[in-house]
Amino acid sequence: MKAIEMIDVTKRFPDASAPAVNSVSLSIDEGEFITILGTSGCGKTTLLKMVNRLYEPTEGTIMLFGEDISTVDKVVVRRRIGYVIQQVGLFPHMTIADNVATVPKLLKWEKPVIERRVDELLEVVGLDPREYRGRYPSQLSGGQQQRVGLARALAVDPKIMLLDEPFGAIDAITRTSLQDELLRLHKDLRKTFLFVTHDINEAFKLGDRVIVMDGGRVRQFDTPRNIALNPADGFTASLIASAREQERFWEELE
Ligand SMILES: Nc1ncnc2c1ncn2[C@@H]1O[C@H](COP(=O)(O)OP(=O)(O)OP(=O)(O)O)[C@@H](O)[C@H]1O
Repeated sequence: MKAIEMIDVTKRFPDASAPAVNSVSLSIDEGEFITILGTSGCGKTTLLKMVNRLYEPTEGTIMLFGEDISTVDKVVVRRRIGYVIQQVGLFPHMTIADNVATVPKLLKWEKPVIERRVDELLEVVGLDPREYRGRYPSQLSGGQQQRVGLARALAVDPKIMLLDEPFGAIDAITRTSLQDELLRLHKDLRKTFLFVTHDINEAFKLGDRVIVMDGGRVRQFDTPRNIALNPADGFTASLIASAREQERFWEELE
């Protein structure tokens, strides 16, 4: 089953000289972990935001599980999709439990069901519910807040998760452990993940397949191995070369 299909999708913002996303066609199978890699301004976030209808394509069609999303109510589309962003966006005056329960409450789930779900989700993201339920976001580290953001996005068990640079503002060590946990989570939950990053190491570590974007276009969409062995063009080759450059830097220090 195709989880996500894009057919000739273009997004033009008013007054912009070039489209932010330019004639993108791609298809993603259910359960894949897809990363979107590219430099600043290449259209990664715009592409992601069209999947949950935060932005509307200027041209083209997006299908989720075979359904054209332009025919589905925006709120319904959004509730079916988990969304995690770098700024987390937790409500500061609400406890962690209430933050995680935001959508289940909107959907008027029974209170005991919500309580159980909150505990289960906090466990899933590695936070002890007894310790963290009653805290406020300001009493958590950045990495812990990001875990809560993840738990909140998972609350109604969405089939698709969109993650926009979720670990962008997190230190290297915490980031590595969050990446490992996200891989474990993906393996356990078998949801379709679409994860935006500008970090090639992160993109290649996490992605079953990687979408390489430049100037609003998809330059290559393949497994990390195939991209590394056969970069499709000069841009992709230069991304790999820059990562290799880092490698050499470390080798020289040893
Ligand atoms: N709401 C908007 N109105 C007008 N132009 C926009 C808007 N959002 C994005 N753009 C433009 O579209 C292009 C793509 O932006 P986008 O945010 O998708 O890039 P990105 O690859 O996610 O970049 P970054 O990694 O820096 O977040 C940029 O040139 C940006 O200036």
